[in-house]
Amino acid sequence: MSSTIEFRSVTKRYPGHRGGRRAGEGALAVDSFSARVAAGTTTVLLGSSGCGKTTLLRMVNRMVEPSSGAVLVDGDDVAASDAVSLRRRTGYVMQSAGLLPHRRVIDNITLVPRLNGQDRSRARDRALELMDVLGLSRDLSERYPHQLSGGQAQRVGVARALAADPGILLMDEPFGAVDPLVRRELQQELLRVQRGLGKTILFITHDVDEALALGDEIILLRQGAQVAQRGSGTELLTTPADDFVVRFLGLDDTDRRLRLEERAEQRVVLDEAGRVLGRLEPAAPEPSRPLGALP
Ligand SMILES: Nc1ncnc2c1ncn2[C@@H]1O[C@H](COP(=O)(O)OP(=O)(O)OP(=O)(O)O)[C@@H](O)[C@H]1O
Repeated sequence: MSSTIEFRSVTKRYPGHRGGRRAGEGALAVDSFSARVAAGTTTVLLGSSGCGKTTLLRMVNRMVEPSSGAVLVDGDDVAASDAVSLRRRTGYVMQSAGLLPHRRVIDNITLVPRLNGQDRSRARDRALELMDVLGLSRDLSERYPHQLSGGQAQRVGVARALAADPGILLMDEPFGAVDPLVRRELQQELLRVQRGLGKTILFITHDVDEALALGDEIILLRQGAQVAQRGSGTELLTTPADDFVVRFLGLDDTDRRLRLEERAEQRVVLDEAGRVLGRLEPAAPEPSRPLGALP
């Protein structure tokens, strides 16, 4: 199950907010942003700090209400839906993992399914299976969040977000706080999981390499959530819209100098030293794991 998301000319003006591109007018965190996110795809909102990424993401589950415009999920205006049930149907992963500190890992993962009325043993079976899928040893299920590494905590955060089988997964810089090696591992894990599940993922990052690695589509934003360019990683790299895009992607950086190469039917992005930074076309899907089909 996956959902479409549509932003229809959404604008957000926070009370007292002074940043943004129209400082003289009281400033908008998000200024008339429109986009349609196709079901089952990963769309990355890429942009520097304060450009409005989190504000956009939180409009989807009504943690932020737009000042004007609308967000539609599967064609329905989220403003008309009950916020609590909407949030239970929408997975959300934050940079800090956001686990409940006094609950064991297993209880963190089963939290939303239990709130939705699922019985304990079914919720537990599904949680353990999700732990397998995310490369978490089942031994960790009885631990408390403070007994996990940063990477493990993020994996638990993703498992928890997936536990209620949501149509949408909102991910706000989920891998920003872990070291680069673990970050790559988590990205690979997410790609693998996504090939099996086909969720609609809205993923925030300010990291170009992460966006190229994960995004079927990338929306590069300027301040006020103004779209600088939108397209696949290949499109952004090969036909950057303007100097801002060139600079943001580091295409003018002689130390970085990204290039594309065909390898094993995938287009991969390499840096100057030949390190693979990410893929640009999805690999052939693996046989789907029947996660959504647990009895
Ligand atoms: N609750 C709030 N009250 C007032 N201003 C806010 C509030 N939340 C965000 N802003 C402002 O709105 C703008 C957009 O913030 P937002 O958090 O959406 O950006 P972001 O792109 O996610 O940034 P970051 O990458 O740093 O998290 C910023 O200028 C921020 O200061």
